[in-house]
Amino acid sequence: MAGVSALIRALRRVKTATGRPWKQVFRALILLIKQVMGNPQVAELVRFIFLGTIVETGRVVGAKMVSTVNSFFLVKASFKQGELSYEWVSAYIDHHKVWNRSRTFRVVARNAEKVANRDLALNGADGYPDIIYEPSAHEPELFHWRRKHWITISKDEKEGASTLTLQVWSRNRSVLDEFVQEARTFYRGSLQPPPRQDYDWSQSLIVGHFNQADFSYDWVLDYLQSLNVMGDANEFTVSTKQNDAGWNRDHHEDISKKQPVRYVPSSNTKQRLRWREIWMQVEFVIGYEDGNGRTSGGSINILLHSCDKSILTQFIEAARVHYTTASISRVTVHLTDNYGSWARAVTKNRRAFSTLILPGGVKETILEDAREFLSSEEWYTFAGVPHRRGYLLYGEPGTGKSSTIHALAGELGLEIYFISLAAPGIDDYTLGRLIRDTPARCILLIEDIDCAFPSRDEDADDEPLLDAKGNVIPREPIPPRSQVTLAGLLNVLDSVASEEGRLTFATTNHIEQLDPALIRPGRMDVKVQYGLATTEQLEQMFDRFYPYDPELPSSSKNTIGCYFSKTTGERISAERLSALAKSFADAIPASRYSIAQLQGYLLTSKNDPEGAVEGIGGWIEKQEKEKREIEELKMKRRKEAAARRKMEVEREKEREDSNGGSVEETVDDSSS
Ligand SMILES: Nc1ncnc2c1ncn2[C@@H]1O[C@H](COP(=O)(O)OP(=O)(O)OP(=O)(O)O)[C@@H](O)[C@H]1O
Repeated sequence: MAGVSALIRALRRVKTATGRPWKQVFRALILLIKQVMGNPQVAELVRFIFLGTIVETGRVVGAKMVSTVNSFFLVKASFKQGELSYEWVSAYIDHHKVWNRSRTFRVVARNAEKVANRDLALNGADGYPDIIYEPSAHEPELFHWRRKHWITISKDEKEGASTLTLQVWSRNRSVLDEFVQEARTFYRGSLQPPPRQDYDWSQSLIVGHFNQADFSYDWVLDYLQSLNVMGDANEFTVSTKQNDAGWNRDHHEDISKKQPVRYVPSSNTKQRLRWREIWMQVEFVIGYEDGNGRTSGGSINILLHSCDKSILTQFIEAARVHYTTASISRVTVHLTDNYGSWARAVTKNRRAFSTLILPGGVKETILEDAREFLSSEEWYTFAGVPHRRGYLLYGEPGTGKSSTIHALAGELGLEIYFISLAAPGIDDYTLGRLIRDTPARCILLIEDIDCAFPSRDEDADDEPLLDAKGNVIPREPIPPRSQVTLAGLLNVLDSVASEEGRLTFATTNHIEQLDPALIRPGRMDVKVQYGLATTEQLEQMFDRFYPYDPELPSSSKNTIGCYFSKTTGERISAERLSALAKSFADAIPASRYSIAQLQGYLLTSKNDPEGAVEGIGGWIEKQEKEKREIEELKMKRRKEAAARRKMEVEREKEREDSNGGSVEETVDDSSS
């Protein structure tokens, strides 16, 4: 109202200014408008603006009505890529071929076998990547779900991530609930692998990390190998090192005839496999290689498409059981790396205890003792005695010390944890850590234990060396080859970690160099001497190399158990083989050669027992000649060393003689 009265006041002022009443001005204005509207072009323009206004208003009102109807009759949901729910719906609508009627595609090259919606693939079947039509952002598709509900599905792509939008034509949200529920169930039961993912996007799946330094890594690796997890892989590092953490791809291949090749999964390779109805993603992280060609620091990461923690427990248990069962025919040896940690384990075929050739009753005694020890934990606890047992196997090289421990491990079903005291990186600290990291009930094998102690120069002259005054000059001992000290070693053997049913085996070729504290009972309870082959052992060895198999037909040539005489061409009988064994043993001087040496000789006549006996004389001669030559060489070195020392002593004497006066002077000075 204030505005109208202001306008009247303004027109009155106009009247005053023009000298005419304001009504006349108004009439003049209408006249002017009529004249303008009389122009046809102007009239057309006004009509156009009027119509446009009506149409626009109609459109806005219509859109408003549609949106009102939409919100009234439609239920809308969106699914963002990166969410598990997106994968459910995406896999479900792919399965229902919703996009097949689409007109907008992105064409890519992929392996058709790995594509979810295979109808969108043009498979060349020639081993080359196939042509794949990938649905891209496009017009909404109408999906007649269960032939009952209409759902409009559209896909939008922004910054590389897609969003699926579903509009369910229903007043009720329950249709959407059912749809998503069904998509989830479909995805869960689908045999199509879920996409690889870098992390658990939902923060609710179960993830397990297995580090190479832990024993569970070996269980899991072994189990995954049996599940053929690499079946889906297409990225490998190929290795001919058989102890690498991969596997021979073709298990049926006769690898004995070829150089076997191992397929090691490339670092960060992610594989999917279905385990007990659950999809899991396996990621291999390859460690770094140390100076000895062993890898460490690797891991296996497993992401289970489940929120149930017990699935991970079940998986680990299945892996452990598989590993233990498979180990029955194998012996696992754990080795250390250069940093004093347990690196990867190697497995060897089990060595039958019967193949050990030792003087009567020795191996049986060791086995019996170890079995008794393992089964009497309660007694040890009751008596308050630490449950540990130490064995020292000592003697000449190649006499079967290591072989005994390997055969025993197989027989008792224990794993070997091998430590060489001379290995780089092994000192008191790392030794202690290694022992702490070994499981209960295992064999701890410390090889060449003598290298932790000073030794004497074997080439040195045996004659005592005298100084200028005729006193014996004590020989400088050679410093130990190991960084481990006696105190460190004793600590480890006495440690609490060694009281968990552990069998400690130590081997040495030089028992005389060991400190008595180390080999006293309680640390080394059983000491077994390994000597050079006796006549009894030689005969046993021959029998083991040339067994007689009465079951074999005489036609089977060059087979274990059936041999032919090179002179008569006849099959060699069991009696003749026994006689040959006796001749073989008699021909060799007792306690002169190691089993390893004779094994080397017998390997040269594998299927020829007569040849082995015939050739043994020549072999012994050769060995003796070599021994003599080595002895002569040693003698020569000793003499040279002795001459050098003599010269040094004489020079010293001369120096002292020439300085004689001044020495006395110095002595006098000091006394005054
Ligand atoms: N008593 C034995 N019984 C069966 N095989 C043996 C025996 N002694 C040696 N051998 C054979 O000789 C080879 C070397 O044996 P092994 O390594 O056990 O000897 P070692 O005493 O541990 O030697 P070193 O002291 O040098 O370590 C192996 O191939 C093994 O089969």
